[in-house]
Amino acid sequence: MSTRTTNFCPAITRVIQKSRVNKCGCTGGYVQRRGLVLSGRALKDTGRFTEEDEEEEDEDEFLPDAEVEELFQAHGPLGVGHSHHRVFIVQPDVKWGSRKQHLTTADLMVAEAEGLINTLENWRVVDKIILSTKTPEKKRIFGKGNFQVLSERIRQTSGITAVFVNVERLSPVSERELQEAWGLKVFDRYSVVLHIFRCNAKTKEAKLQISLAEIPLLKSRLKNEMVNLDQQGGGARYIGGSGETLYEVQQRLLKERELKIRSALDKLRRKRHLLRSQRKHKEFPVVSVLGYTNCGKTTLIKALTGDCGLQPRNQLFATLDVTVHAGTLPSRMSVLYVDTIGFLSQLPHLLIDSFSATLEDIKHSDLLIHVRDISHPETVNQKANVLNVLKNLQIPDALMRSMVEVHNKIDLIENYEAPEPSVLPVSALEERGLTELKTVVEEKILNATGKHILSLRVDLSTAQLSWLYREATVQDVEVIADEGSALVQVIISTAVYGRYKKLFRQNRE
Ligand SMILES: Nc1nc2c(ncn2[C@@H]2O[C@H](COP(=O)(O)OP(=O)(O)OP(=O)(O)O)[C@@H](O)[C@H]2O)c(=O)[nH]1
Ligand SMILES: [Mg+2]
Repeated sequence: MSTRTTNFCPAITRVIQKSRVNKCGCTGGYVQRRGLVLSGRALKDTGRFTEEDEEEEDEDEFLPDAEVEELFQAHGPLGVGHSHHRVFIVQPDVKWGSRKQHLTTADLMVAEAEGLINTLENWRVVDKIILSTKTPEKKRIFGKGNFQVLSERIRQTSGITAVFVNVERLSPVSERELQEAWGLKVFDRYSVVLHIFRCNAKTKEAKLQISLAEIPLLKSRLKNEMVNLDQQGGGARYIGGSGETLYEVQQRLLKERELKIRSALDKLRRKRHLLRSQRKHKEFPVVSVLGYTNCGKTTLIKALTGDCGLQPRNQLFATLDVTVHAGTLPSRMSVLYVDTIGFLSQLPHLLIDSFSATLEDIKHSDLLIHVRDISHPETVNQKANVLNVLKNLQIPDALMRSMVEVHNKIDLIENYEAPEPSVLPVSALEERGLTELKTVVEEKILNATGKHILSLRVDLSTAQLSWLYREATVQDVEVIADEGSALVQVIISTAVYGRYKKLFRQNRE
């Protein structure tokens, strides 16, 4: 029996080819089973401390790079040949009904769509159009008249290679119909954002999360291609005595691939969990810095920590990997800032789901900093979006209540004044407002962790000082020469201080 060659999208073709080479290859032992051994690496003197750094230490225990690379490279949803595009943007404008966007306008959405396209190297926007529709859920999105107007405009614009329809997700049928109607590649928000993620992913976890987010896209595209093939009279053939049709083989392989990625991600998450408890054990308070994409999170962390390794970029989704950076607060307390992936309105749910582990870390922080680009025309909408995502993440109430709101990029607004005292105006780029921010962060951290900064007079002839070094965080020791004592500044929890008083029966602050 023949296995006929059909024009599947390249990613799916590679799945099929792989099945022919090694039908059972997907359950192979790429995950080593020696368990996780984490070294007790202390906070580095350089102040830099990233999870990727730690990964290097137990590389072999874990996932070989080549395996992750293979999972990542093989199945891009856009297939090959997307290194350059000249894009026409189509913005459906729903003026009423439940699908109307209340917090934004079509103009602002087009601006964001342009931002997304311009983020991609060698992709350029050629032209754009806003067209009203009452039926965005229809296959062709627009009514007959507007669809004709649109098709005509696309036909007359020279040099277009792709059309970006700025909706969350096009159904595979819509995508195919539009492609056929215009003779051009058609993208939706899901595929463009995924492509940006692909280009920016660096760590294993980000790559695996992206590969996972691509699976539903591959599945539905495959289904659509099969329906198409059936209509031509050939989809349900069995492959060489296997008892499986081509479609079943492909679905099985995708399922196996999904399991393989999930299992790899589980391993990485277990490791993340261990890192988290390690950090807690070392008593470094954790501050997660979050906000809409491009609001300046990385720049702010760089300014707060002086970490030269950080590279802010004027690009959407520049940061896809969680990195942790050490900084110091006014009382010299060490703190870890977590740089997170940026938020985007209407980010497809599947994409959020696959990145949820990255955002999971937020829940376990001692403090959240919400950075806003206050110069952005959509800043109010962006805030609403971030708060909405946080709500879905079920962040503990106390953590939400203590969240610090930072208004960044004030250098772009003349004489900016914060609307309320709780808001901190800063310019991460010009390093303005950082001292005030650090002071607030310290206050809130002490509050959240139930710790106090105390100045204790200790008798140097006893074990007091070494006890404090062991049980609390000693920040400063000033020896009083003639008295055989010292003034010691410590960060100490109420419970530990209680034990200290009981042990040494002294309480001179
Ligand atoms: N004028 C001005 N530009 C800033 C400021 N802070 C950040 N930027 C610029 O904003 C752009 C984005 O900065 P990033 O720090 O990469 O933003 P991010 O929030 O980490 O972005 P993603 O990781 O992509 O979500 C860069 O071009 C920065 O130079 C600021 O205070 N003032
Ligand atoms: Mg960033």
